[in-house]
Amino acid sequence: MEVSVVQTLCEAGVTHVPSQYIQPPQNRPHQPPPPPSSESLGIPVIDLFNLDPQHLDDVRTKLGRACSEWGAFQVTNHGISSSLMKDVMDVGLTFFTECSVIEKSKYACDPYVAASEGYGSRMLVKEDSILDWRDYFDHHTLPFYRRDPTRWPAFPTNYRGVMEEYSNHLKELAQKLMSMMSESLGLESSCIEDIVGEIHQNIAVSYYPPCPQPELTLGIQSHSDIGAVALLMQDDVGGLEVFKEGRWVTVQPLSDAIIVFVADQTEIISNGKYPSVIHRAVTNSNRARLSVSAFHDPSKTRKIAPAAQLVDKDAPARYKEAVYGEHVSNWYSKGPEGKRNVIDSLLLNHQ
Ligand SMILES: O=C(O)CCC(=O)C(=O)O
Ligand SMILES: [Fe+2]
Repeated sequence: MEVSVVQTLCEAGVTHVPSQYIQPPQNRPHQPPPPPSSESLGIPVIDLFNLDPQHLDDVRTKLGRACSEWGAFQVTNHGISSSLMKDVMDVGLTFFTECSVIEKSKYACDPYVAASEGYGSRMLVKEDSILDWRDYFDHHTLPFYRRDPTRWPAFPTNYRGVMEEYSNHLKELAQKLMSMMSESLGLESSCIEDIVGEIHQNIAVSYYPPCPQPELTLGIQSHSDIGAVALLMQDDVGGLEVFKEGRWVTVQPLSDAIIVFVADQTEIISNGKYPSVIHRAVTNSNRARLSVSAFHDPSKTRKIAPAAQLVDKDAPARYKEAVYGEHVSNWYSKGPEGKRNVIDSLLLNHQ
């Protein structure tokens, strides 16, 4: 079976994008880009100094400020080796560019099941949703009982090993970031992770083929990530944007950096102090782009609520407790629509 993917359109040489990919005017990217502002400097870049204890106080302060002001930042000297990062990008690119669509389709995910594992293009289960100009491979990587590398690409031959190694290292980085986020909120270092419970990690390799009409499309529509913390690396093409104070700000590619996104469950746990960041990717007509996102999430049965230590009569809970799996299924059936559909439905109306 050949699945319906963007790469097929691209290889067929379409000069006009099919109507399902055309965004409504209010969602289209800016052409030309917005005028420069202080924000165009981009999201904060935080040197983690390989978590050297000497720098920890300073790092924690910067991280707390980045979480509350942006919900996103890039980290350098994070402990993931540049050779491993390069290997992950290389195996991902090799799979997308050197295997035929028919070969890749052997790994097709189920387009009607939310976040199913494998190769695909349609993110939302909803039939009438506007499609992203993106193909992807979603891997279920952690806990170990979810991980079955035989379901991942067999070519290139080091694909599975590289992805497993990356998964293990990124979980450790996500845990360190969660503990620093907890501390920067004045909580015990284990607080966020204790509420999240056993980390469920998915890794998505996204491939954005060149698009003949980038002014009409999005590589990935505006959304916030729904789990706890997402870690992303992108190649040097650029296209990722975060939404801040009414405008879209480009996340400049920075070699060897990892982008950290505060996701919805951290917004809830922090009782709104660390809002999840709305982001999207724009397309371009010249170069294909590759990114690798690693999502660190609670299990579907986990109940998530604001940390008790952040709630009192002066600062009442701003979100209802909710089972994470319901959040996930609402997201995939209703669509992200900014954040309104899902996370805003959990908001409690305090003055
Ligand atoms: O490709 C990107 O830069 C963004 C990907 C993303 O936001 C996601 O996978 O959730
Ligand atoms: Fe995302």
